[in-house]
Amino acid sequence: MKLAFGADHAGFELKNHLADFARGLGHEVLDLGTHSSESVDYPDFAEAVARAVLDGRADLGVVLCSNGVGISITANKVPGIRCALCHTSWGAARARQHVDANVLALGAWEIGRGVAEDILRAFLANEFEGGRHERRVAKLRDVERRGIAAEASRP
Ligand SMILES: O=C(CO)[C@H](O)[C@H](O)COP(=O)(O)O
Repeated sequence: MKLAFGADHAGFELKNHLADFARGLGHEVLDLGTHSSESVDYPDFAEAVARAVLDGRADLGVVLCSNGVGISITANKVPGIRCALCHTSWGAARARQHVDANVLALGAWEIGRGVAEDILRAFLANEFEGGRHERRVAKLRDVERRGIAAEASRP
């Protein structure tokens, strides 16, 4: 698979580690930064990864900040993105199986490298199950569409 990675300064080191880990699993990596530990703003990297997923440069995205919260919230502001902030491999598997999550978010200062690898492996190894989850993801998309429409009609 083609994977887009993005992180702020807090997620920089774990992002690099996971990018290498993903390459080792045979995936192609698009590293959208950040490329140093200098302080940066997580929304810039969340949006870059989201755009890469939506325009097909990547199949899935991985984003990291200190707790994964800011970068996951930002990614989820981009219509079409379903970003899952995961702390366990079980949660990551469910995020793919049930929610068809297309971006994984991790809290780089909350989990160690081993747990992060397990979470990423589970995220990549699982697929959307469809069935009853199709209906729910369709409703999720409806909520998104109504939000865009409401925003557009705001004076
Ligand atoms: O986790 C984050 C947002 O959810 C960011 O990594 C965090 O806010 C960055 O903070 P600082 O500029 O103090 O390093």
